[in-house]
Amino acid sequence: MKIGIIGAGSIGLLTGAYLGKDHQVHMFVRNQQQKNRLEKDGIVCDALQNPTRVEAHYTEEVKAGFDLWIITVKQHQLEQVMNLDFPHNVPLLFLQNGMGHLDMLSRSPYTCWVGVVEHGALKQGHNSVSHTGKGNVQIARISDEEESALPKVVDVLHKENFPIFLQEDYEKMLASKLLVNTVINPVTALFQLKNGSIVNNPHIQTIARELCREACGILDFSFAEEWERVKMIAEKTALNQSSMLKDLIENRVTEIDAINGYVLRRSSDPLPYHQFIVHAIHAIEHEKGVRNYE
Ligand SMILES: NC(=O)C1=CN([C@@H]2O[C@H](COP(=O)(O)OP(=O)(O)OC[C@H]3O[C@@H](n4cnc5c(N)ncnc54)[C@H](OP(=O)(O)O)[C@@H]3O)[C@@H](O)[C@H]2O)C=CC1
Ligand SMILES: CC(C)(CO)C(=O)C(=O)O
Repeated sequence: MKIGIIGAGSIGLLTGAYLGKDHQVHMFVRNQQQKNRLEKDGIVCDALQNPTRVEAHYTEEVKAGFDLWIITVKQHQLEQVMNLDFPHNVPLLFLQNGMGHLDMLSRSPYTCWVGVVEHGALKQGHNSVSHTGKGNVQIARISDEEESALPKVVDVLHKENFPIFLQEDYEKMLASKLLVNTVINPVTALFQLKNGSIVNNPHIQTIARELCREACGILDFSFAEEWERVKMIAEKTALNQSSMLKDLIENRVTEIDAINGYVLRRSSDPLPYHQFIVHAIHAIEHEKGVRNYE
């Protein structure tokens, strides 16, 4: 397949590195140095033996001739990407955490698919990425499509070392990942601690449990089951820095509005733990001077 990837950050580089072994991958970026580096040296991923050859372009050069577009920018960067002139007959696959993008995608004229990424990835340089946690990618369509190409695309893209699965229920798929992110991400970002703090520090655990309880009420999940799942993931990823903590450490705006903010927007009742944590993360972003969305 000929695949265009918009956004060569951690997930864009990881996806490009794996898919580029079997497909023709073109990375679309907004930085000249990154474009040159990708063209010259390909993508270097620490879990793969050789660099993956890719082509690189500026984002504005989006054009016809591709079979699939994969969008790997952060939630708050999506609006700009949606203004690009994608051909209308080619599916766009969105790989973002959170559910804040669903409204925008349902209004768009394109065939949109959404995915959740259960890998850990960390961009190390313009063309290099560390595969910090091996998992999978799950993809679902968000609207009825006559003769959807999705099952075939999943089949063609799936690889043993980069598994890709089809899901039928996009809301459940995204909500299930969102729930974990509403708990682990803001708490670890606020206290500047690794994911294990959710299970190791009883005071942090109390805050995390209440966030989980509030989110389960809104997302219609069983609190007892989901709290066990959140703790299990925190234990499994105990030594990881959550993506929200990484954003703050690297002085970037976080995805708090698309994660906990989304839960708040869906609720007609006050959610005190969510309200507090959203203000707390905004306050840190404000102090860092990064709360000016692109
Ligand atoms: N990293 C991880 O382990 C995981 C991430 N996710 C989710 O995946 C999504 C992407 O995350 P991640 O890869 O970590 O984020 P990054 O910030 O590493 O990457 C986003 C990239 O998008 C680029 N970008 C933004 N706007 C544009 C534009 N208009 N044109 C071209 N490029 C653009 C940025 O470019 P520039 O460098 O120029 O700013 C940046 O390189 C997020 O929703 C995240 O929550 C999900 C699971 C795991
Ligand atoms: C599951 C978790 C919390 C792993 O760090 C994650 O998805 C993230 O950091 O965004």
